[in-house]
Amino acid sequence: MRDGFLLVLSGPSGVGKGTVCEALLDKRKDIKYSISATTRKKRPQEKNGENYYFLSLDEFKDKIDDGEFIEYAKVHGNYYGTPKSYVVDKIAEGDIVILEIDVQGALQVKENYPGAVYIFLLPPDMKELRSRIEKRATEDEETINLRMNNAKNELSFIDKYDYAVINDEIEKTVKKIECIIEAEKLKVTNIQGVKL
Ligand SMILES: Nc1nc2c(ncn2[C@@H]2O[C@H](COP(=O)(O)OP(=O)(O)O)[C@@H](O)[C@H]2O)c(=O)[nH]1
Ligand SMILES: Nc1ncnc2c1ncn2[C@@H]1O[C@H](COP(=O)(O)OP(=O)(O)O)[C@@H](O)[C@H]1O
Repeated sequence: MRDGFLLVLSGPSGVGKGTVCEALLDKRKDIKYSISATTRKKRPQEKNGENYYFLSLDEFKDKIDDGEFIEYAKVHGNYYGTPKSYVVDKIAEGDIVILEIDVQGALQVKENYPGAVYIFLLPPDMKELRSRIEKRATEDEETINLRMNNAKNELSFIDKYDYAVINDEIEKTVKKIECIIEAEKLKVTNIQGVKL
């Protein structure tokens, strides 16, 4: 069967990436979440080392120089990056590792990690997207507007992804992503050591 692989999940701010990841992780032991590093300010309910590794700009730049990220990008004015060691270890152990990253990061992964699976999460419509960001109540009006503007640009990269999933109801979304995982495991190009 297929070894571990990377599952890249992107989508505009507020579409539900974090919520979907949490539900997937609760349901399946073979999925691991890659905790990113960021220079963004911690939200009150967030925990360092759980949601993100919150770093200063200098700390982040040192890690770039030391080659510690498999990809990094500036998103909505802050730096975000995926630490390399965790991802490499977990894939070697046969796990599926979710990277919840933006489109710029996804394109970098594509260059260096063939075999990753790319899923773009979509909102039912843009009005619902805004209402989800507002309901989460973690951003001020200016940040929400910046994220809504960036959403349009991010959506224009959808053709770089393998799958597009509309996040209407959370349970349905999780089921669809599990179906994608099962299909990916069965791809002929990924089957190893089949004995008949
Ligand atoms: N390239 C890259 N993007 C990331 C990484 N971690 C998070 N992001 C993206 O950064 C954006 C902002 O994330 P965040 O500040 O948590 O806001 P949210 O999307 O509203 O939850 C989202 O598009 C994330 O997918 C990372 O390690 N690398
Ligand atoms: N399918 C859904 N239907 C309704 N609300 C949702 C759904 N998925 C997520 N949400 C809500 O939308 C808000 C943004 O979700 P979140 O997971 O933080 O998005 P992201 O990580 O993409 O920025 C949260 O308040 C969350 O509870």
